[in-house]
Amino acid sequence: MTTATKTRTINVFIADPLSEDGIFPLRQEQDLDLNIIVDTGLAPEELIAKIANVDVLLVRSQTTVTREVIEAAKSLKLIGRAGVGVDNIDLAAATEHGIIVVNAPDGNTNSAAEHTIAMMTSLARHIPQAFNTLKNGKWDRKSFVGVELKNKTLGVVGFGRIGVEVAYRAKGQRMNVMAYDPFLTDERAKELGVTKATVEEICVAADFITVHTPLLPETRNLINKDKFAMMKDGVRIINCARGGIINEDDLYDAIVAGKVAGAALDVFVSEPATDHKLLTLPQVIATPHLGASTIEAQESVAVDVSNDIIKFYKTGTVTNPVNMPSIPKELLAQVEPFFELAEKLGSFLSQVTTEPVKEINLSYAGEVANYDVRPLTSNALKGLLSKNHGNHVNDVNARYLSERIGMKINEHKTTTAKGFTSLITIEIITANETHTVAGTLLNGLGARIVKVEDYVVDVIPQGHLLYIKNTDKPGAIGRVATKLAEKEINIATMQVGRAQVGGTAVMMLTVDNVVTEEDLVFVAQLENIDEVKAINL
Ligand SMILES: NC(=O)c1ccc[n+]([C@@H]2O[C@H](COP(=O)([O-])OP(=O)(O)OC[C@H]3O[C@@H](n4cnc5c(N)ncnc54)[C@H](O)[C@@H]3O)[C@@H](O)[C@H]2O)c1
Ligand SMILES: O=C(O)CC[C@@H](O)C(=O)O
Repeated sequence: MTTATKTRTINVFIADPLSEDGIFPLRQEQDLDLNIIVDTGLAPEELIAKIANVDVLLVRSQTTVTREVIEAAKSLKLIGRAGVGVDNIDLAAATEHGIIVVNAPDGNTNSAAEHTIAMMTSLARHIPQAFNTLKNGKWDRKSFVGVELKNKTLGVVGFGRIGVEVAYRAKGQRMNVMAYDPFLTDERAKELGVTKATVEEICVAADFITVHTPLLPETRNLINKDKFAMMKDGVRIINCARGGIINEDDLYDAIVAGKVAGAALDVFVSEPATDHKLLTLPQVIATPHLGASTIEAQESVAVDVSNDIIKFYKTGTVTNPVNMPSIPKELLAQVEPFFELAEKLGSFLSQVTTEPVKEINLSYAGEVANYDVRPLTSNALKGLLSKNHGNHVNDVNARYLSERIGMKINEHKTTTAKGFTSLITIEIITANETHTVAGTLLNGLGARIVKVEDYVVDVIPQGHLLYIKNTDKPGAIGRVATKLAEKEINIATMQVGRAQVGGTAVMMLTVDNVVTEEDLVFVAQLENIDEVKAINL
């Protein structure tokens, strides 16, 4: 990732209405030169026409960030989603283009949970319908007999941030709560006082069912006609998560058939949904995607994404990444010192082979093995791919690009680091070759390459290196030094290593100048020199 200072203008394009208080961190930022453009309600083609020089795109849920938008955005580095759901962003396209996507996962949890409870209560007591009747001058007390929530069973499908908050509040209404989430453990269910259940068990037992999953291929149509068939007659359905988790046609049929007594919907498959057949049913109450529409939530999500934009440009890291491994700050701090080493080892290997890498084995040994090493692997892959992809490869897309070219990536952890506190060893396998390099961080002394192939070395991974394989015979080192001197290439450091006397040996030289292809040929022609490679780190 990049870090920036005031020397460059960063164009931040706000495409959906955001809380002005929420973007205050951006407005008052002094160290970065932010050019904030607010231009909302654009049609896709209008956004495409304006996005070429945009560095940061900020959206809520109205703007759909399609592949076409991403491809037109030649300078785009970051997409900020002021909210949770990122189903309006083509994540695959963003990742492919190395664009980091961040969201604000916590800022609207309360508001969405409160809205869900408001919708459930309104549904149980027909509040919107009764209000409409009264507004139209009719005092009708017979048509709107409701049901109590107390002692009813609420089924919560998707027990993440909002699902849990809904459960807390429903328990306050003295409801029994059943919950399903693939990550819900028995202990957590017990701790929260809910009954862990499957979706089917919820369908069979619940009086009210509310969904709180993201919209994913696995959750699309999660509640469909088969599930409605299992439900109790008179069940009530709430969706304040995403349109499409509940199949809209099947819900319509289940209401018309009298199976479902009513539905409260904040979200629809296609929004805005002003002309939807579900809205023609008196049993359906709805709001226009208002779950997160509170002053508090809007300020909070906008502050969160604004802070992440600033953090990205100042430190190169973000707090809420969507298309990168999300690692808590404290844990990230443990692996950050190894980032550069991992990248340099990858870069080193990319320069010792000319063949495409089929497989990479990354071994993390010692202390580093206790950490989440995924970002280290990304950095190593970035280093490996940068020879061919230049600065198009970054932490976001390094793994994606590697997998796209069919590279097999294997990570291995072990506690024994052979005398080092931490050791990262990377092996690449091509059609005809295998190469290995290992590196460590020396306390107070920085990064070192400590092993190349089978040879022990001690080299600072920086600058111009010459990696020479020779036959271990007297004179080889002197001849190399003399030839380099002839070419006016100054040797800064030199390391030699060998596996056995008289066998193959290696020389690792750091030199002050770039070594040209022509110079390499001269060195390679020297007696007992088998192979010479210039490596720039
Ligand atoms: N209406 C609104 O304005 C509004 C506001 C905020 C969030 N949302 C939406 O609410 C939903 C929940 O948000 P959140 O912040 O709680 O997200 P979250 O990530 O904290 O929780 C989602 C949960 O769904 C679970 N899940 C994933 N696949 C599942 C499956 N197949 N079956 C059951 N559970 C599954 C996950 O394990 C996770 O625990 C999202 O769709 C989000 O976009 C809507
Ligand atoms: O932007 C909004 O108001 C909706 C946000 C909400 O759907 C979310 O997923 O966070």
